[in-house]
Amino acid sequence: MSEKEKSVLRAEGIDKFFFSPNKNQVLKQVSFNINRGEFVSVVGKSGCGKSTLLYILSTMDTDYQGKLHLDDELISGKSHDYLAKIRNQKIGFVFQFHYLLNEFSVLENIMIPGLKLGKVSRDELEHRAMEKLKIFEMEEHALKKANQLSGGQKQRVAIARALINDPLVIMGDEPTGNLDKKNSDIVFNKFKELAQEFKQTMLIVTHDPEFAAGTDRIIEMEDGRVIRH
Ligand SMILES: Nc1ncnc2c1ncn2[C@@H]1O[C@H](COP(=O)(O)OP(=O)(O)OP(=O)(O)O)[C@@H](O)[C@H]1O
Repeated sequence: MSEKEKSVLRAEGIDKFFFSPNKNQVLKQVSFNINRGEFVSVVGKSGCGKSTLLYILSTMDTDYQGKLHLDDELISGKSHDYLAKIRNQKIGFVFQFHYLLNEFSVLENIMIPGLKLGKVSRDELEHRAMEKLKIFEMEEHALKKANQLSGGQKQRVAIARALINDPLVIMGDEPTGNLDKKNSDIVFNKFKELAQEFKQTMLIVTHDPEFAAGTDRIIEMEDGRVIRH
């Protein structure tokens, strides 16, 4: 099997129920596979289960039925501590809201997930954080506080932060959802560059049809089911 065909994320028959206010099955036999280097979007109407699915795929929600493999390892049923470790090592997150810490500099914000993982020295992390900032043409802003940036700049920093531990996969929940068209295009182009130049595997939930059309593959959901992948 070539590197490119290696599975990064594989879902097999995922079912998810909520029990409050009523019993409600929000994911129904969700199955798909994502290989190394693929840039995949997840689309579907509001309420079809996209965020619920992402929460499961990112190992944060463990209350589901079915099997989940990350990097060809079966991770369903593993302990919360083990999953937290795997998550820090292998998954980078980008959300609709950037969640940068305003009291820290841009550079420090990017370093935080690396400090948490504790695998490399602070100097090395700082060097890496600068490298990531360069990808996003943000190096001149390194020492600014996060609240001194525009919305689009903050989101670029949030993606740089997601890259600090060289994750196997980046998962995003509406990363352009809070941006105007111009900034949304800039952020999309950066995702595209990560896919093309760095072969970064990415799974991004989006409402934006233009964003989805620019990805390698679309997973479409309807009422808790995958109807295209
Ligand atoms: N904590 C919860 N308890 C009960 N029901 C929930 C909970 N979270 C989500 N749901 C329900 O699960 C279904 C799927 O929600 P989810 O947020 O995954 O949809 P979505 O496709 O991400 O929607 P959107 O595009 O609006 O973000 C919805 O019917 C929602 O009301």
